[in-house]
Amino acid sequence: MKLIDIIKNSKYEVLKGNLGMDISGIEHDSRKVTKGNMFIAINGFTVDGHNYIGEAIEKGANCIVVEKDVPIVECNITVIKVPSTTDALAQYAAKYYEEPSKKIKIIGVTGTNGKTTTTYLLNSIFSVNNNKAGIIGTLGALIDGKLIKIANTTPDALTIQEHLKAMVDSKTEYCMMEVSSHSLDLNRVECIDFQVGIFTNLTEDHLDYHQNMENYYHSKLKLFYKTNRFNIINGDDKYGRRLLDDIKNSIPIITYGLDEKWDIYANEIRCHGKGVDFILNTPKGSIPVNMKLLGKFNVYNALAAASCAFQYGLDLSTIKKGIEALYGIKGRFEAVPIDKDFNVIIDFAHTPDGLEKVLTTIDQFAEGKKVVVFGAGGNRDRSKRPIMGETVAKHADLCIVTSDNPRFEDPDKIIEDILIGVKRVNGNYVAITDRREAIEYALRNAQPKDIILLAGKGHETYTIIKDKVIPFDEKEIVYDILNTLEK
Ligand SMILES: CC(=O)N[C@H]1[C@@H](OP(=O)(O)OP(=O)(O)OC[C@H]2O[C@@H](n3ccc(=O)[nH]c3=O)[C@H](O)[C@@H]2O)O[C@H](CO)[C@@H](O)[C@@H]1O[C@H](C)C(=O)N[C@@H](C)C(=O)N[C@H](CCC(=O)O)C(=O)O
Ligand SMILES: Nc1ncnc2c1ncn2[C@@H]1O[C@H](COP(=O)(O)OP(=O)(O)OP(=O)(O)O)[C@@H](O)[C@H]1O
Ligand SMILES: N[C@H](CCC[C@H](N)C(=O)O)C(=O)O
Ligand SMILES: [Mg+2]
Repeated sequence: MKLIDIIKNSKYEVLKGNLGMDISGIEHDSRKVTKGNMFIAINGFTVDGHNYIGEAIEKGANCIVVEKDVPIVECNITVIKVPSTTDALAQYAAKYYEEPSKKIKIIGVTGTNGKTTTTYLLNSIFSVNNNKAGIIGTLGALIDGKLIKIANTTPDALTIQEHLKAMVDSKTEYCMMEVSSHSLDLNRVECIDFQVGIFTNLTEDHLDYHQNMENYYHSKLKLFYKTNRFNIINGDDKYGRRLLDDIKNSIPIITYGLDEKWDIYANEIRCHGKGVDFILNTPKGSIPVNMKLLGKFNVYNALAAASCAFQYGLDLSTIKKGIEALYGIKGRFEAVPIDKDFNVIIDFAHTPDGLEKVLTTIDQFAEGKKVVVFGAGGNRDRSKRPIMGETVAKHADLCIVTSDNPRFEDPDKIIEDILIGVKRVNGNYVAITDRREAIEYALRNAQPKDIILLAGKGHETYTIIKDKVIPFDEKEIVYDILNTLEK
């Protein structure tokens, strides 16, 4: 594509070179630059991309986009200065990939918990309706049925546009995108035409980044001004109700919850060991649903997905079939198949509310002891740690407090933070820093009918220690330990 076609209609100043050249691709990471690329220098949290311009040029970049004055002497290089390279990345990527978000129905899902689950429920509903759908989120980018790894729940603007383009090329009709508060705050989702915004809930998390719930809430609010068709809000959530007051635009808002005052609601809820039965009520009638996902909290996720599908005009029986067709999501309340008289469940709960919801669900059918192996991520919200400890200690017979992606923090210090909460309610605990040893302790001491919950890592098959990503597949580890114990 011609450089001028990428940058026209944006604010820029040409510091050097001409605009007639062809651009073979856009990059913000010098390590990935290839011949003829435009390199956009981003000043990040760790390093400044402006320091990697030399490397980008060596690798063949012919156009450099900056927001600072950086001397560039090399010949045949065009240098463009813009007010914000982060914004330019979003704008130029959208242009380069031919504005894919205008050619696909994009549904943004935001909230502290339930985003991934809601996107997969919607995927199942669209699939029953024979609509091709894709996903961008925590589990990766699901494009044309293939799951591609991505670094973040909501990746950088360039990656999003690239994936949207691939979805358009594969004739995908809908894209469900998890929209994290970080992405809204860091302008990763600029230049994307969202048709729909879904709000699941807002509870304590990410306060390392946002500092307080107010800032966190205001980041989430931004999504509902980016949408052009309708917004869907959980009316039972305190912050959801606040959104109902705060969102001031002309598109319809559909509310959902467990109260009949909401547009879409569930009642006659019956939770059991194989799922949840409920009646789905809409302005166009009601239908019984036998959901296979466990826990009352998943009724909320189902309602979020159902509200969206309903507003798109899908009929109730399709919505019902779609919800019922989803048997599980990797690392979300996933029972590990083992031939034992106790149960092991892997779940991604890594917030106080997520833990509360999962443990309340376990309380409903647990016959033996509840043992929870959990930690908290390093270089992440510290204030949630004692609350997580207290929440688990209130439900569990034994808390096995351990590590969960310590990153650059001392894992024992993180454990101490969690134990403040555990001790506050006189919880029964052991602290075992090494997560594999912690799991082994749980398995070795398991009694008939016990439920062992491995919380926090869910689908993750790695552990992050400093900047190293080390293989750590909890399911494999469970099998491995059980094999060793049997010998
Ligand atoms: C705090 C944060 O969000 N950081 C994100 C940010 O990293 P950063 O600012 O540190 O980037 P940097 O390393 O300083 O690099 C700056 C620039 O120099 C470039 N560079 C860097 C090195 C080099 O050799 N050459 C080069 O050109 C980089 O490509 C980049 O453009 O930009 C990176 C690239 O886009 C992201 O991967 C990274 O996410 C990190 C991994 C992260 O952990 N983010 C978390 C906090 C996050 O975003 N989480 C949310 C919420 C999750 C949820 O609750 O679901 C998410 O959406 O994932
Ligand atoms: N509606 C909900 N309310 C509270 N907790 C939930 C809800 N849905 C799921 N959870 C809990 O949160 C965990 C993560 O669920 P899910 O992956 O759907 O959320 P997410 O919002 O995508 O999380 P992340 O921010 O990490 O991407 C689940 O494993 C479960 O423990
Ligand atoms: N997307 C979340 C996942 C956290 C999962 C947990 N395993 C951790 O590392 O804290 C985050 O980046 O905060
Ligand atoms: Mg997610």
